[in-house]
Amino acid sequence: MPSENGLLSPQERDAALTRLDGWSASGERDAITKSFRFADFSESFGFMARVALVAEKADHHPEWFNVYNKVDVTLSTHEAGGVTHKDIALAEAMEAIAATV
Ligand SMILES: C[C@H](O)[C@H](O)[C@H]1CNC2=NC(N)=NC(=O)C2=N1
Repeated sequence: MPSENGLLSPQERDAALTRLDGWSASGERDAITKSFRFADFSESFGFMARVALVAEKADHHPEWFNVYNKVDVTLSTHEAGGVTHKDIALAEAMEAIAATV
């Protein structure tokens, strides 16, 4: 049964992760993470700029850390206290954007 706040069960989260290349469950809290690598800073920032537009439209925002060609991303739904379908949807959007960078 889906929980009221939209939290995915660990089983639901792991099933979604099997369809997301390079994503894994955070070892630190109920969140999903991926470290993206690009050719250089310009590609990293282009990726981040495009993701930012999607995130703002969805009112669902990533935690991320960028150095040069690396963008480390952590997704969780703060209001729910863990991973929800919003995080899976944003991860899928990031995959689609990264594929075209
Ligand atoms: C007030 C505003 O809608 C909320 O704080 C939104 C904004 N962006 C958000 N982003 C994420 N990742 N989790 C949230 O719970 C969240 N809540």
